[in-house]
Amino acid sequence: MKSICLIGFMGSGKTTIGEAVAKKLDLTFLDTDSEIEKWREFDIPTIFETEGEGRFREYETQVLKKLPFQSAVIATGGGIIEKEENRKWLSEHFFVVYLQTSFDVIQQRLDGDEGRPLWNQELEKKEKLYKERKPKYIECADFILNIRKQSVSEVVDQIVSGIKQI
Ligand SMILES: Nc1ncnc2c1ncn2[C@@H]1O[C@H](COP(=O)(O)OP(=O)(O)OP(=O)(O)O)[C@@H](O)[C@H]1O
Ligand SMILES: O=C(O)C1=C[C@@H](O)[C@@H](O)[C@H](O)C1
Repeated sequence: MKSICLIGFMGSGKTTIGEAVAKKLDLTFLDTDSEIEKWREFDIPTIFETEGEGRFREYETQVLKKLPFQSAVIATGGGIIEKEENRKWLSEHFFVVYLQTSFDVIQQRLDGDEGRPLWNQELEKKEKLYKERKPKYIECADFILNIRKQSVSEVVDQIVSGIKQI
């Protein structure tokens, strides 16, 4: 089967949900952020600080292009949809699931989190980023899951039944 790529804003649950879906379907789990960290041997905040966001985005595209097209569940970085090239690649090669979560829920989840460089900025900038990105996630999604109060296991079940219908 086609690999499943989870897309969505920071904190929408891509890593948490992706690991659980992979376990349930007995597929390999991959995370583009972790792949970049393994390859570059630095964590993401350090890459942003020392090399800048532009270089990070280049690494992200290179990692994206090496992901397996079959039999994996992949959590992507929140900004993977920023480049048109990446959106095209995602829609052409994967079953893309958008975890659509409200800004308020994300704020509650990431309150006090310092591991995400683009979350460590003024509220207005984060809200703007959230609004700007939404149509880009929608553009490349095969399946949109509107997450409100569902638990992790409920979201996992929704994805698994969505996949069985394709
Ligand atoms: N459905 C859910 N209900 C409650 N909490 C959740 C749910 N999904 C994820 N979380 C929690 O939200 C936080 C962020 O989740 P996670 O790190 O998986 O998001 P992410 O989309 O991978 O973020 P990023 O793109 O920034 O790496 C975690 O603390 C996780 O436990
Ligand atoms: O939303 C973003 O642009 C990012 C999200 C994280 O997953 C990381 O990929 C990085 O912190 C950038």
